[in-house]
Amino acid sequence: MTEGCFDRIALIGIGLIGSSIARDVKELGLAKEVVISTRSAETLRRAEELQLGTHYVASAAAAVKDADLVIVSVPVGASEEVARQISPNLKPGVIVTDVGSTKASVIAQMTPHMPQGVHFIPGHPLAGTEKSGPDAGFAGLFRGRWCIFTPLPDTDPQALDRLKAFWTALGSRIDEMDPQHHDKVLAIVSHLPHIIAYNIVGTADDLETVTESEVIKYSASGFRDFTRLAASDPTMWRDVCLHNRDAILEMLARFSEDLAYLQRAIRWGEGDKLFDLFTRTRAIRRSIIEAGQDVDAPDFGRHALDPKT
Ligand SMILES: NC(=O)C1=CN([C@@H]2O[C@H](COP(=O)(O)OP(=O)(O)OC[C@H]3O[C@@H](n4cnc5c(N)ncnc54)[C@H](O)[C@@H]3O)[C@@H](O)[C@H]2O)C=CC1
Ligand SMILES: O=C(O)C(=O)Cc1ccc(O)cc1
Repeated sequence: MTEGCFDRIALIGIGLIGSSIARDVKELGLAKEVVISTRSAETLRRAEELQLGTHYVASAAAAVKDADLVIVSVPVGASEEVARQISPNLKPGVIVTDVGSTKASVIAQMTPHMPQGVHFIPGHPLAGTEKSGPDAGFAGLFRGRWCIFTPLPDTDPQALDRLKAFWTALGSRIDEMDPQHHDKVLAIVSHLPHIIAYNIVGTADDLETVTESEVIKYSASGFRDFTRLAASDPTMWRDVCLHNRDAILEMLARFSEDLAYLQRAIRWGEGDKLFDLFTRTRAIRRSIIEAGQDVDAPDFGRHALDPKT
């Protein structure tokens, strides 16, 4: 079989991430059959209207029958429920993976339900938007973006290679990490920025002296960037906060300390402290751009599917 291809892929959850995977699989011809299941009948109907798969099934348990790759793309808090549902129908040798934004909790929720002979390999594509649902997905979302795997100690290397080949076919760059380390890294680079965005937009919304219409009318681009993140799916982000609690609280504590330092420097007119920090952070932005990690750059991901690069 061609690298990255499977006979039958089951997609459990068909929102932004699940439907983007479905679109890529269809466009790249990575599976003969794509069976889709999701919790709500309305979303399943929409997936069928959009022709995202080849089969549409109400129950997750029925969807995974005979599948050789199962991708769970649901809010992380629903991982155990899905694992429990699909467990009896997983065929020996099947690869089960997920796309959840937190890893230790998903592993704790799903591993106990994985029968012997099933290869459960947790994963996380670092690609997305503030939108949700099957209409929000698009082909090429994962191109040039990292996909991090957090394999378990007994993960079969061949199954891991097959899954890596699948994500490579989608254009992703592959990395591996310990789940706890993943959760710490993501707490600072993804979870905290979202929490800060929810908070600053909430603060603006609560102000008595500045009206909501003024916030909307005069919002500078910095504030607008926060509103994009703060428009992200409430269920997904509630679950991320509850399921990466310790790492997020650790990073929030550090953040609050550093904010207090900044607050003090502003109060006491310590311009040199402000200038030094702002100079240091400017260098981080430059490093991101130099490392080719600027996802807003017009040519970002251009080389991902080019075999010559
Ligand atoms: N949105 C983003 O930018 C990214 C999200 N992720 C992760 O991907 C996962 C899915 O996120 P999105 O696709 O953005 O969410 P979404 O809200 O667009 O889609 C979620 C899907 O899961 C289904 N679902 C919810 N509960 C379910 C259950 N108990 N059983 C079966 N289906 C259920 C919904 O019907 C929907 O089809 C989450 O774990 C999230 O942390 C990962 C990378 C980026
Ligand atoms: O929309 C954005 O800027 C994101 O950061 C998307 C995103 C959200 C959650 C993830 O686990 C990975 C990527």
